[in-house]
Amino acid sequence: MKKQELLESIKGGLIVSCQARKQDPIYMPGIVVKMAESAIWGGAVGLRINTPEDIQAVRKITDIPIIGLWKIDDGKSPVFITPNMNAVREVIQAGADIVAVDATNRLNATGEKAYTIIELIKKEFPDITVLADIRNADEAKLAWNCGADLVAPTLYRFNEQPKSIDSPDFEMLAEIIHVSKEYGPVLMEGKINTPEEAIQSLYLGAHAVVVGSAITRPHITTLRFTSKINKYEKKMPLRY
Ligand SMILES: CC(=O)N[C@H](C=O)[C@@H](O)[C@H](O)[C@H](O)COP(=O)(O)O
Repeated sequence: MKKQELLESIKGGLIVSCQARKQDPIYMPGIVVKMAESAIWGGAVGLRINTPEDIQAVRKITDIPIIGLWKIDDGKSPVFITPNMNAVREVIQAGADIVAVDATNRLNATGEKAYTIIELIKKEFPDITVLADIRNADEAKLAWNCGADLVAPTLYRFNEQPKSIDSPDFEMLAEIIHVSKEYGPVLMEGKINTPEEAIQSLYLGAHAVVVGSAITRPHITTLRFTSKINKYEKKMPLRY
């Protein structure tokens, strides 16, 4: 799909992030494909999938746009979403339409600013659509200047003082949309927990909304309830 057509096809819609780690209570082989089928059944316009293996499996069952990424924790750097070109190549090879990368201004494992990967991707894959996962409006500007096609505040809770780590920050979304006006579309992503919050994001000018945990991580959704109603001692994890 051409970039413009791709962006048009997700406009105003819901993208569901379907991810499961082996240590998650919901994990079983094939679960991510089932999550993707459920999302498509429910009307999602796109999917966000982690790991080349799962991207390949989901690609087999659908043509709707896949945002692909590969979370790699090397223990050396906080940059973990598709942090190097090898990971980018694998994600594209597996069939992703959009590649999501950490485009924060944090240092990656080789000591470069994470956002510099956007230029490397554009050089090697000029036609691939790049989604910059960022934390704030300053990082959105850096990502646009490197050639990003889309930005999303996916990593906002990794800011030094996030407003909350389990609910969305609409003020920040508005700021990001403001600085992005002359550049390109902004996806809302990160702790959108209700349909009303998704609608609010679109009213503020988000191009589309990505929802993960509220739909595909029942243990996290349970925790969101129990942490409010009976002060269950398990803490909301920052990293997921
Ligand atoms: C920070 C990070 O690693 N985010 C990940 C990115 O792929 C996913 O674990 C999230 O589920 C996704 O961003 C959607 O967000 P939420 O699950 O809050 O709706």
